[in-house]
Amino acid sequence: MTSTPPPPDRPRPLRTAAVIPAAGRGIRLGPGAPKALRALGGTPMLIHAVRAMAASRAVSLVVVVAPPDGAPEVKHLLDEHSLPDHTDYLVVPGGDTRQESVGLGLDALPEDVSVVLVHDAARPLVPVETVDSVVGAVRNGARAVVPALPLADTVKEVEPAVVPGEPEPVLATPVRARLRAVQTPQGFDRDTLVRAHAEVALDGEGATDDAGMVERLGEPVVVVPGHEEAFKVTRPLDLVLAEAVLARRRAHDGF
Ligand SMILES: Nc1ccn([C@@H]2O[C@H](COP(=O)(O)OP(=O)(O)OP(=O)(O)O)[C@@H](O)[C@H]2O)c(=O)n1
Ligand SMILES: C[C@](O)(CO)[C@H](O)COP(=O)(O)O
Repeated sequence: MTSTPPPPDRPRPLRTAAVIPAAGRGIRLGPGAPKALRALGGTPMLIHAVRAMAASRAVSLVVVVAPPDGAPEVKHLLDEHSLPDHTDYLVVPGGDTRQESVGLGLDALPEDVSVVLVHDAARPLVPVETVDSVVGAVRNGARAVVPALPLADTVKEVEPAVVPGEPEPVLATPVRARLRAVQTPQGFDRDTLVRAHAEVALDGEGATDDAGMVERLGEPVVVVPGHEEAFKVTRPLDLVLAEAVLARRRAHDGF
């Protein structure tokens, strides 16, 4: 018996993958292992971030971008921790900058992926509702989606001091109500993100976020509400806060 061929105009399936850049050193966190491998509640931060992506039913593949010499260790970590089995996992070695690491993760995506999330390993506690709302906005047609929060502080633009610690002249005070602090996962139509990584040249330390690269193409980027618990673990105090948030969750969920 012959099988019926698929209709020729069938739309490309909307398979969603998450790329997790985890190749950074974590210099601002202080001495120790690469930040993504440091423990939060006894479990590596990276494992929390992988679980946060895989918690979304929409995400069927997670690509972890490991420290350049740490891919075997990261593969081992993924094998020894329980992870949802509706999701596939891949590990690739990263680069010298976040931009390079994300680019290496994108290179590893299989052809059938059309929606890509990029999520910092350093944001281990992002709730699944935030992940789902970013995916939903991309699936509804946005090419680039960023979760973000209004700022609590007033922000000044300054002329950076040449000598650290010297007073810095203030140039401007942007209207706070128009500012947002952006988080991850940032979500993209795959072709748009791949084009941004191909066309935006690596300059110095590289772009600090992927949506900024899409903006430089002249493509629209939209913001959806972020979440307080999606904060980035950057400095030692952030780790104290992350431990407290995790402890509160565990007490609430009873595990
Ligand atoms: N070469 C790099 C640099 C950063 N990252 C990742 O990008 C995310 C956001 O970066 P950041 O928080 O700045 O991490 P680090 O670069 O590790 O921090 P630091 O600047 O303090 O060293 C992290 O998950 C980090 O692992 C990466 O994959 N490859
Ligand atoms: C992508 C990001 O998390 C958005 O806030 C942030 O720009 C990463 O910056 P970092 O200095 O490389 O952590």
